[in-house]
Amino acid sequence: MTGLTIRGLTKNFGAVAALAGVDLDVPARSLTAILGPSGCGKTTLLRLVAGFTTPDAGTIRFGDRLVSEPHTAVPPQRRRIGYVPQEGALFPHLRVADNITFALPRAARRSRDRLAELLDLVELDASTADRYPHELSGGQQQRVALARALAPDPSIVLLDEPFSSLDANLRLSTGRTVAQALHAAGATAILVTHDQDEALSLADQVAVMRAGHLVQVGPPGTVYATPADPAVARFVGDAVLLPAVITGRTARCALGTVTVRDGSADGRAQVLIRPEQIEILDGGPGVPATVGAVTYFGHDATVTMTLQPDGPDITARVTGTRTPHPGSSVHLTVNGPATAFPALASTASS
Ligand SMILES: Nc1ncnc2c1ncn2[C@@H]1O[C@H](COP(=O)(O)OP(=O)(O)OP(=O)(O)O)[C@@H](O)[C@H]1O
Repeated sequence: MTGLTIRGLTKNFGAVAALAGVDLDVPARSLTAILGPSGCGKTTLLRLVAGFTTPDAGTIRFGDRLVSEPHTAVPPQRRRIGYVPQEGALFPHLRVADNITFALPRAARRSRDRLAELLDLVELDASTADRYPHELSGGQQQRVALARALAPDPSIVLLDEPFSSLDANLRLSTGRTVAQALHAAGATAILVTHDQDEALSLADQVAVMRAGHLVQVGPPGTVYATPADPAVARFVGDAVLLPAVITGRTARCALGTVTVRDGSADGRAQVLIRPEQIEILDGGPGVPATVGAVTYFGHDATVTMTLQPDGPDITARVTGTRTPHPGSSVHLTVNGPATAFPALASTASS
């Protein structure tokens, strides 16, 4: 498999700038998630890589091979793309085996070895080969769709919100199986999603898209811990954002004196603290607060508290076995460093 290099990719639909100069490198044999809200340009990017449409400006290379620029475009069928759409991609009148081997040359279609290898790769039992799509669960159907996409050994695999029709549990387990199968096959893949949990848990690299721009590209842990700006911070997870004053490696804010990451500039700022960084203590050091709402999710819980004496409200995340009682008095401390952003205009001048 080859890597993918995108430079200055631009696509307008009338007055709408669907893509406004996108640069992206997808290393060979890795999975990149394009994460962004509805209408930000994710599908347009995928369609350009597939060759279903041509760019107004910019280039797309598969390895060293230029496949797309405004006046030259390799047609989709000659790009060796594997494509996994949202749902309903399987031929309902063909058995699983025939769906998977559909795009293979006739001789290869008869080989049960390749079929067995592909079923094994997507963790489907060999007995599913003779079933029809309607005899499979939604998650199994999506794994068949991936096996079909991988069958001809494509250069790049494109996955367009492939888990969005599955319920939460199935989404997670199918996502994991699909990511493992892509790694095992050594595939270079792009996964389009608006689901941050999916992007963070499955991808090697997350590319956050907003209004036709990629605003941050990096490993999941980096994007979560050090988002490019407050909007990315909120998009990839729950965020506590507080006005602060930074001096050296510490910031003073409503949650007391907290450590900030290296390189944060002195002066007024906004700090990002993730809810799981906030520790709730019965007493002792820390900022006093009164517990308000507790929302229990089983594995964990969120606790909204009002800092004393006069706010603001802060939401922390704790394990489901350690939830405080609403109305109780607690003290809060912050574990690990906060990430600093420039101060909001109103706090900068105050
Ligand atoms: N063929 C088209 N004609 C006109 N406008 C289009 C066309 N395709 C996309 N757009 C517009 O371009 C922008 C980006 O659309 P795109 O489908 O790429 O977004 P998206 O991030 O994939 O959204 P979603 O998650 O809802 O699928 C949107 O404003 C959309 O309305």
